[in-house]
Amino acid sequence: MDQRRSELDRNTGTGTSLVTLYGEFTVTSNRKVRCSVTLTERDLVIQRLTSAPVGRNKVLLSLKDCVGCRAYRQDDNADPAAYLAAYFYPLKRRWMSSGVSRQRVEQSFRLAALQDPRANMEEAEKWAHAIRERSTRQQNRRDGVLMSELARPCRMMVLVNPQSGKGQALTLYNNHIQRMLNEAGVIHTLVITERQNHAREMMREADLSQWDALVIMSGDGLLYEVINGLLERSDWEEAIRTPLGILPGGSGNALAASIHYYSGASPVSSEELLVSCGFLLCKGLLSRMDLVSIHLSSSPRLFSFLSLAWGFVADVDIESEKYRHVGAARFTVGTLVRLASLRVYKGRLAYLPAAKNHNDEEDLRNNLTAHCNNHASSMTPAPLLCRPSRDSSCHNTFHNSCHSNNSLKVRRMETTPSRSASKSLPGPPDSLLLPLDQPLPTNWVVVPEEDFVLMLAMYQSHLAEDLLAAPEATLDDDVIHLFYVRAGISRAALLRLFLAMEKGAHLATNCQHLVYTKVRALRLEPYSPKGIITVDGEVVEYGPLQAEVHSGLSRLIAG
Ligand SMILES: Nc1ncnc2c1ncn2[C@@H]1O[C@H](COP(=O)(O)OP(=O)(O)OP(=O)(O)O)[C@@H](O)[C@H]1O
Repeated sequence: MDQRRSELDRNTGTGTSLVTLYGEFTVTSNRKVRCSVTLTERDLVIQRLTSAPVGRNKVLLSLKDCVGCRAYRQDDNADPAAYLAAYFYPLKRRWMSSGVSRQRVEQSFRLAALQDPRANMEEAEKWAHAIRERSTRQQNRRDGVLMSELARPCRMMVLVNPQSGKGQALTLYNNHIQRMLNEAGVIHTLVITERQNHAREMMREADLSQWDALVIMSGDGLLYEVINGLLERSDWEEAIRTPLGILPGGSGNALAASIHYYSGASPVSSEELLVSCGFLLCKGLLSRMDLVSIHLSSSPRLFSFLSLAWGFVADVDIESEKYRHVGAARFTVGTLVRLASLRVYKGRLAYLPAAKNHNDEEDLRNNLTAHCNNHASSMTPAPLLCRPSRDSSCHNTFHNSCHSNNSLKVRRMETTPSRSASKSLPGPPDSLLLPLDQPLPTNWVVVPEEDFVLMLAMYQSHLAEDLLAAPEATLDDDVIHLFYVRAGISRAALLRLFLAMEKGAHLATNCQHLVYTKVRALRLEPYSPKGIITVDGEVVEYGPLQAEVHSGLSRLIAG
């Protein structure tokens, strides 16, 4: 057998990876087919024991792609055999396409070396345990925590909005997710949302000790409800630490597309995106996710995980609702329709630039007071522009007003309605914002233009499944990726921008009207009396608003 092991190692290319278990079993579907099964630290290698050449009869599956493994007996008491089933979702080339996507592979074996059913079952359980343990060890953890280390077995509440997207979320759950979660040994309860705000109300009241994770299968709107519901609780600090999961069931599915993108896999859509996100959910790697608090002029503060939009993007998002039957393509259709009636949105936009590193940030905070009475332009960092040389002029026209009070900290404590309001409202306090009706702090940049085509603040990479708006974004980079397009852009140039955005190439188009900068907070004061502002794709009160990023406030099961 030793000779066979080393031969296998050579043949499989596992090289130095240690053979930890070896056995010879029959395959479950055909008892006449025997195979040798080798478990190394990294792979499961299955080789049919026939006289045919080795390559054709050998399967090598990486344990990185394994979501679970189980040992079981069949109902037949006369059968002493135990069974072993392992579930993999490796990346495979798509039929007739150059892309790859995760596709399900099940390997199951019959173990009947002994007459004693218990002994066979013990052997099968030993294998199942070893496969599960090694596939957990193969996770590329970076800074993440594994769900399996927090809770075992893991209990998830899966919230499905049956109306989301094309109205197929429940079917998609039945066809893919239920099975995947069972394969991963995740105990889950399906909750079907009945109406708008149902999830939000549930989150306010839920006994969260019952759940190790809350999974949303819908568009982004349902997650928005869940996050805001959690942050409305008096125990919000604990509640918002509940691990969240996202499965695409809507037509936009921006967060689902973002976590797929962060996993490094090539772009996919529809059911392939669902399988990818289901895989990431089963693997259970937990990461922190930034949230952004948003103050509106009269509505209570709310929290956002994805985007804030005004102008063209917000209009397209809302106007394209009527095309949701075409799925993700609704944004393309909506963009074309809106382009025909392209308009200018008037308003004032200002932001607090993100410090390039931690020391810069300390300096920014420490120097707020010292700089307050200076001319503001002297301390304003330049935004990252598509054409930096051309746009550097905008900082000369900076027109912030300054407070005479020389301690910003004291001023905030005394006068910030948002802060005093947030004392009574749950959720973390905002440390960068002054009240909306007060002038901006001096270290903010005011955009000199007042005519815009759009303003888009992103905190994750994707605006929709096929719109990679902020390619540099990561889950918890503590940054708002702010884009705006100045008025004067032609329809053709704007269309080119959105077409390029499908691949995240819009920043490379050298569009002189597009500005991109990373910020920690922003304020928007639309001048036009009517319009649309969206937060995570949901319409919010139209009027002045401001926003601040809260680093890693929530936790998301992502890759
Ligand atoms: N059973 C239901 N009937 C009607 N609306 C519901 C139901 N359950 C949830 N909702 C509401 O539907 C709204 C839209 O949900 P969501 O954004 O998740 O899906 P979607 O709009 O189809 O997705 P996308 O934004 O990607 O197009 C949410 O505000 C949610 O409150």
